[in-house]
Amino acid sequence: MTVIVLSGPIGAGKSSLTSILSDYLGTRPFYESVDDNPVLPLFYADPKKYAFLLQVYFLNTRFHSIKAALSEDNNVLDRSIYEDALFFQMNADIGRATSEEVDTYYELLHNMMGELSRMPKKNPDLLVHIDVSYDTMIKRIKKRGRPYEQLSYDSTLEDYYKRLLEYYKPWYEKYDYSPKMTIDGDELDFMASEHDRQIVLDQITAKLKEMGKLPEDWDKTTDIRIEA
Ligand SMILES: Nc1ncnc2c1ncn2[C@@H]1O[C@H](COP(=O)(O)OP(=O)(O)OP(=O)(O)O)[C@@H](O)[C@H]1O
Ligand SMILES: Nc1nc(=O)c2ncn([C@H]3C[C@H](O)[C@@H](CO)O3)c2[nH]1
Repeated sequence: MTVIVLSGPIGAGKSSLTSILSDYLGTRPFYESVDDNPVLPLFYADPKKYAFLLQVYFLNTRFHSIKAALSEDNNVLDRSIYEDALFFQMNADIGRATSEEVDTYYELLHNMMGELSRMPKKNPDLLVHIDVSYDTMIKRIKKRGRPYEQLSYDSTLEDYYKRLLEYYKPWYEKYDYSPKMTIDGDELDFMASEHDRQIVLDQITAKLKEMGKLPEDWDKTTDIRIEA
């Protein structure tokens, strides 16, 4: 039984890989709240006003998801609570939160992490990080087409996305809640290429086997077809 959390910048392919991986392993996916998120469009329209509210919204949904995932112990999560502070800290660093909001946020996060540390299963089993360059990130954001994420929507988005990428390297190096691994999201087109999809799945299952989370002879031969 495994809990896998995915991480990576906007448009890296986390939702897509969550779907592929949960199908492959026969586990339950948890998706980030995007289309049903009432605060996200408000945030992109006025980031300074809504950064704190959006973060509390995401933190709350991520807390629910990780608690359920750790209880069920058979899940894949598309972005998790472990990545939450990366976003908020970055927004705070560019002046989108007051010091009171920052203090309140970290107290809330600390309380929530304390709750998790008292659960029978305290941590995920594996973090799968999808690494992408700025160019790939922008290509995917365009392909997906959410209006408020497009560079043409707001001239400051280019700087926001570049800055976000810079925060991921130290975040990944510091992450120590579970074993971790990186997928090369620039090279491996796991949406369009079946060959690349199998490489990604092989990399993840090899890691799970190495950790003793899958039997050595585990072999899934099901044909997986994912809508791009
Ligand atoms: N490896 C890939 N190769 C080609 N296209 C991809 C790949 N991964 C994702 N895509 C496409 O890029 C877009 C973004 O993917 P997805 O929604 O999975 O990203 P995400 O990491 O979940 O984004 P977000 O952080 O915004 O939630 C989608 O249109 C998807 O089909
Ligand atoms: N400010 C902020 N904090 C978060 O924790 C966070 N998580 C995701 N997002 C934004 C990125 C994509 O546009 C969209 C989908 O990932 O939502 C966030 N924005």
